[in-house]
Amino acid sequence: MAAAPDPASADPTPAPAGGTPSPATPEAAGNGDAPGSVTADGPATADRDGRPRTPRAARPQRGEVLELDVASLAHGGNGVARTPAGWVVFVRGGIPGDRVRARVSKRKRDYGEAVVEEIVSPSPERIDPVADHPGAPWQVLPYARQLEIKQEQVEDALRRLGGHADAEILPIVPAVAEWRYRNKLEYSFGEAPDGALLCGFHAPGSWQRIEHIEDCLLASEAGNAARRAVHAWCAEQGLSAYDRKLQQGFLRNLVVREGIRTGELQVRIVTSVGEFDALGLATHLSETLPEPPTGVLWTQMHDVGETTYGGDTEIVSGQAYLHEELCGLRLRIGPESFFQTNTEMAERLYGIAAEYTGLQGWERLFDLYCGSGAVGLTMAHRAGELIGVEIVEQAIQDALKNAELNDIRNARFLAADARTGLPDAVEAAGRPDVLIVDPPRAGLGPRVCRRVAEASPKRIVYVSCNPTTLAPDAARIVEAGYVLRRVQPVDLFPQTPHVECVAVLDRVG
Ligand SMILES: C[S@@+](CC[C@H](N)C(=O)[O-])C[C@H]1O[C@@H](n2cnc3c(N)ncnc32)[C@H](O)[C@@H]1O
Repeated sequence: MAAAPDPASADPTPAPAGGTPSPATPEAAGNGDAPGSVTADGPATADRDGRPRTPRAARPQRGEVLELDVASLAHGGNGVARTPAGWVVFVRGGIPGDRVRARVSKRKRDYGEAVVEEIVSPSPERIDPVADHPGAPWQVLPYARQLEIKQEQVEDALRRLGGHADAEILPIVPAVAEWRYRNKLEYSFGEAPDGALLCGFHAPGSWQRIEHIEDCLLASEAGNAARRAVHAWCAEQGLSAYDRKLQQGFLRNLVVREGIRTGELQVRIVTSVGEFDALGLATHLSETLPEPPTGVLWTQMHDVGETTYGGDTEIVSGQAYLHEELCGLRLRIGPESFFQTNTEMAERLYGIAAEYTGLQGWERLFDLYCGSGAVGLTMAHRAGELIGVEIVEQAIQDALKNAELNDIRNARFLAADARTGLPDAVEAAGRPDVLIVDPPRAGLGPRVCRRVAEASPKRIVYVSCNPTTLAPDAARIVEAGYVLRRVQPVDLFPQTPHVECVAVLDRVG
């Protein structure tokens, strides 16, 4: 199946965190392959590049319901359809072959977005969903088909968006578990029309409406039990949910995090600033859960934005840290530090990255965007020395502790922005022989690509959670004197459109 006609080059779909998806906004949708120059509504105008543009009158209004045939899937996971006038519509909830009625939620000059309200006739590929779960939008496709589409999208991004005609793209590594694979879930509190307290996820496309969940099939049984116990206690106490429109109310989010291999479980409740019997909650959890949580934390947020980062966090009971085991290491993870949310598949991903480094034991290895050190530390024994760079101070503290916990003595870590920290690290430690990058979804961007090429490592291993930013980043690095050899897609997030890749770039000469 072909990917979208002109999918977003800067795919802004949220990171697969906690199943609170926000709308995909394919900024670069364009009308690149819009059919015909004359539409049903009159002659098409053209943009500056001469591409046909749908006239204003033929662009449906926000709130209008359209009947659409979904033709393909865009990067980021939404269906792609066209109105009779050729206007591209990204359809949330549609898969190729569906005929749907969908309400327009966004109207731009070159494209629109719509949310499915009714499936008029289903795609022959569509299967029944096993869970009512907004964080698992691709569960309506068989898992084998999800893998095929991810493979096609990686190839489309690399070949078409990045122009990497010769790079070897290997078949995707499937996930070990198709459900209950997440070690971290972020839930949101809300209120039902009858005033009942809800704890679940944002309804698709809504920043305001929360859908309650009883069994989150991406979380473990223990994680579900923890969420249910917190919800029951908060409801019993008569605590209010935060109203995102009025910006008032108390309970905002619940973060449940687990060390899948250590059996540790952390509960962090995120609220507005106010009074709360947090110790009462911790006691309730200890008394009712089969295993008491390793830590109960309370974060009070001053800002109005929907985020679980920042604010003032206090330890209500137990410890602030969680431990997980990976690639033979025991790792400490702070409440705000990044850690891959699929432990089993993170081990596979890091194993592939380690193999691709080709380390022989003497090299200076840089780990850029190192988080709490997970990637680099799993390879430190194969390198002469390891230098990690990461912007979150707490993650660097974790990385230092993780080196100590695992008796790794050849590692150093620097808390800095990659853009400025890389030249500083080169000055302090010398040029890297091998450099790993593992940036967020936005990728490296032109400036960091330049810095990476200036550092001139013999080999770059790029761990990416977004092929549409990997592709242009790799093109920039190639332009600076490297060759993109190989890309290995890995599926860490079944039932979702997200795909990880490990890419290898070698310096020419
Ligand atoms: C995808 S995570 C990878 C973390 C780590 N490699 C791991 O696997 O656990 C990306 C990391 O980049 C960090 N980060 C984001 N922007 C950064 C920047 N401008 N400079 C350095 N680090 C940054 C984030 O805090 C996060 O820890």
